[in-house]
Amino acid sequence: MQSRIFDSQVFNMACRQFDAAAEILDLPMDDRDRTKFPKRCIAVTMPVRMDDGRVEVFEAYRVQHHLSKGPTKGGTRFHPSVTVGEVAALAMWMSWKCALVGLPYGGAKGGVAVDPRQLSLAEKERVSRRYMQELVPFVGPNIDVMAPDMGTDPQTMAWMMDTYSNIVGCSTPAVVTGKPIDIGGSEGRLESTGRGVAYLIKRYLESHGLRPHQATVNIQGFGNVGSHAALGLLGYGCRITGISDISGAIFNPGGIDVHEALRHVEANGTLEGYMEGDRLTNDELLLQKCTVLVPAALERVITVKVARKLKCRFLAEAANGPTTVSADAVLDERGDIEVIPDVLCNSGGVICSYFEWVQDLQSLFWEHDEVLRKLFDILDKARHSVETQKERLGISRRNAALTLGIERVARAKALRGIFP
Ligand SMILES: NC(=O)C1=CN([C@@H]2O[C@H](COP(=O)(O)OP(=O)(O)OC[C@H]3O[C@@H](n4cnc5c(N)ncnc54)[C@H](O)[C@@H]3O)[C@@H](O)[C@H]2O)C=CC1
Ligand SMILES: O=C(O)CCC(=O)C(=O)O
Repeated sequence: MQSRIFDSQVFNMACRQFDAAAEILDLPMDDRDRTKFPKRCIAVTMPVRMDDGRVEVFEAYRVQHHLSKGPTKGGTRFHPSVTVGEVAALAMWMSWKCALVGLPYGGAKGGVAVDPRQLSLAEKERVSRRYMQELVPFVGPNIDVMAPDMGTDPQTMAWMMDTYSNIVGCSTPAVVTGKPIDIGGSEGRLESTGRGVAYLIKRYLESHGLRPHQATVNIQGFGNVGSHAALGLLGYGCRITGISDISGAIFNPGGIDVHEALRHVEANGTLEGYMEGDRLTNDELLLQKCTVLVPAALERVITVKVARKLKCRFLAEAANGPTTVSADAVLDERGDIEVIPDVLCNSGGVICSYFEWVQDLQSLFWEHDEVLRKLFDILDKARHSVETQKERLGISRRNAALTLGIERVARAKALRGIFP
C-alpha cells in the first residue's frame, strides 16, 4: 500500500526504517502494511480568538498508530513545521518505542501547526484548550493519552486535562501525562526523558571502557530534553562543551556552566545573548569533536553530508528521527560511531508517563527515588535486549531496537486476528 494521506520526507523515512526491519524479521507479507500504517488520523482546523480580537485558524492533528496492545500514547507538538506526515511518523516511532520497553500502549502523536513563541500565554492557553476540545471524542484514559513534546510543557497539559475534565464532567487526570505534580503529575516525569538519555549514555560509555568524567558532550536543543540530559550528564561527571537552541550554539571546550545557561534561558526564553564560549551555528556545533553528540531538537538534522563529517564517538538520539536513512547507511559504513537509537535513547519520557498514568488510575503516588529506580531498571532491561538482538542477528543497534519493537506489535496483531 502507498499512503496518500501521510506522504512526506519524514513519514517515508519511518516507512523505510520499517521495511528494513520487516525484511530482517521476514515478517509475513500479510502482516506488513497492517503493522506499518497508522490506524487512525484526526485532522482538525481550530478557530482561536487572538489577543487583538482576530480569529486565527490553526491546523492540528492526532494520529493513533495501532490499537492492539492498549490505549495509544504519545506527545503533542506545537511547532510551525507540524504536518500530518510528521505526526504520523512520530506516532509510528512511539509504537516501536512502547513495545521495545514493554509498555501496554500503541503509539500516537499530535501536533498543532503554530509557533508557540509567537503566542502570548493567554493565546497558548486558548490553543491548548481548543485542541483538546476538538479531540475529546477521540481520547481518554483508556483510549489515547497525550503528553508533552516540542513546544508544550506541564502547563499545557494542565489546560488540556482541565478542558477534558470540564467536558466529561469529572476530574480525569489520567487523560494526559506530564502534568504538574499538584494535579496528578508524577515525580520525575519532567526530567525523565533527559535523565533517561543521560543514564543510557553513561551505561554505554562504561560498556565501552570509558568513564563519564573522560567524556565531552555537545547537545543540540536546550529545551526540556536537552537541558535535563545536560544536567544528568553533568551529575555523572561529563563535561558539557556545546549547547544550542533555535538562536544558535555556544561552544566552550573548557566546559559550559549549564546552570547559568539555564538561568539565562529561563529569564530570556533562548540562549541568545548568553555570553560564554564561542558562538557557532547549529550545523557547526554538530561537527565539533566530542565524545558524545546529542541531537535533542528536530528530525533529520544528521544528513549524509553531516554523517560523513561527524567527529563524535557516540551519537545519542534524544530527538525523534534525527538521522536520515541515508545518513544511517553512512554511519554503518563508517563503523566508528556508536548510535544509541531514538526509540531506546529517549524512551525514559514515555516510561515515566506510563508510571504517571498508572498512579493516576490508582490515585496512589510514588516517591521520586522509586520512580527513577523503576525507570533505570526498565532502561537497563531494554538496553540489554537491544544488545542481545544486535549480537544475535549481526545487525545495527537501530535495527535491533526497531525489530524488537516491530515484532512485538506484529505479534499482538497476529494473535488478535482480524475482526470480523
Ligand atoms: N518532551 C519529552 O518528554 C520528549 C521529547 N522527545 C523529543 O525530544 C526533542 C526535543 O523535545 P523537547 O525538549 O520536549 O522540546 P522543547 O520544546 O522543550 O525544546 C526544544 C529545543 O529545541 C530547540 N530548537 C527548535 N528548533 C530548532 C532548530 N531548528 N535548531 C536547533 N534547535 C532548535 C528549541 O530552541 C529548544 O531549545 C523532540 O524531538 C521530541 O520529539 C522525545 C521523547 C520525549
Ligand atoms: O510521554 C509520552 O507519553 C510520550 C513522549 C513522547 O512524545 C515521545 O517519546 O516521543
